[in-house]
Amino acid sequence: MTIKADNLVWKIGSKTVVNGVSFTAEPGKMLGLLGPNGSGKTSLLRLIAGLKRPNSGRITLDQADLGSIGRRTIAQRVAFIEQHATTNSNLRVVDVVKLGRFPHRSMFSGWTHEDDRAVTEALERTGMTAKRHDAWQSLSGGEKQRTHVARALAQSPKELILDEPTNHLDVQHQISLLRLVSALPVTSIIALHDLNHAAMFCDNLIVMQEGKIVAAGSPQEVLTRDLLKSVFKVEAYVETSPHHARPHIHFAR
Ligand SMILES: Nc1ncnc2c1ncn2[C@@H]1O[C@H](COP(=O)(O)OP(=O)(O)OP(=O)(O)O)[C@@H](O)[C@H]1O
Repeated sequence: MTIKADNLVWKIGSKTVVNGVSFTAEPGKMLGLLGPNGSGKTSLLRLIAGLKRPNSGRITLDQADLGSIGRRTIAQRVAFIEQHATTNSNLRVVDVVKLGRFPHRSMFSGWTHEDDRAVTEALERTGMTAKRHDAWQSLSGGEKQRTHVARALAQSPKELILDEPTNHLDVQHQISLLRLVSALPVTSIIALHDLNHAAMFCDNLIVMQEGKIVAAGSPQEVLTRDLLKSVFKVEAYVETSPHHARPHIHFAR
């Protein structure tokens, strides 16, 4: 079951930012969250990660109400990579990644082999091993982003929530990140702007517009010419790619 949202509403002042959102993120699958700027994607992800409380509605993790689960338990299983994540600038890359182990450690336990293994593997999977001793402030935007992903992987989460994680990444690293996340045995929810990348890598998609979910289903079901016009305001042609058999969008010039 993992993550389920039921009729979520979140308001700021008189503005309803998330308006009656329901969905289920299937275990082990990658759920893409699409929508134009300002449609409520980040706000929804922050609710799911437990950083904000909804005004009404319910989020459940394996059928337990998120509001009733302790913060430490949430931190042990849900990793969130925020859009504009910042980190204390005095740290080295490996120290940032080690922070991912924090929720798993108690006051009395020292650093374990398991912690070491998780950090080493996370650095390896994100291609950051060679830079593990570099200072955080010496990294490029894309390397910082990959370090944040490594920190989230080191956390060994059951659920991974990512807000536009391919921002700042060159095309090689965009593809390798999406390939990595789609192959992980975790439930992931990922906000993306690149619709072709979403079509290629996500198992299911939900599309938001003005705080509401306006489409949900497989990439084939969701990414139609009509939806691209009505929600994203673009003229486009959708074909099934002969290379990966997923939808491929050609935007009209
Ligand atoms: N803390 C806040 N105070 C005021 N308005 C907010 C706040 N957070 C979100 N909003 C408003 O809620 C709406 C949705 O914002 P949100 O960041 O969730 O959209 P988004 O779909 O993630 O956008 P983008 O694609 O540009 O990242 C926007 O109109 C935004 O201005």
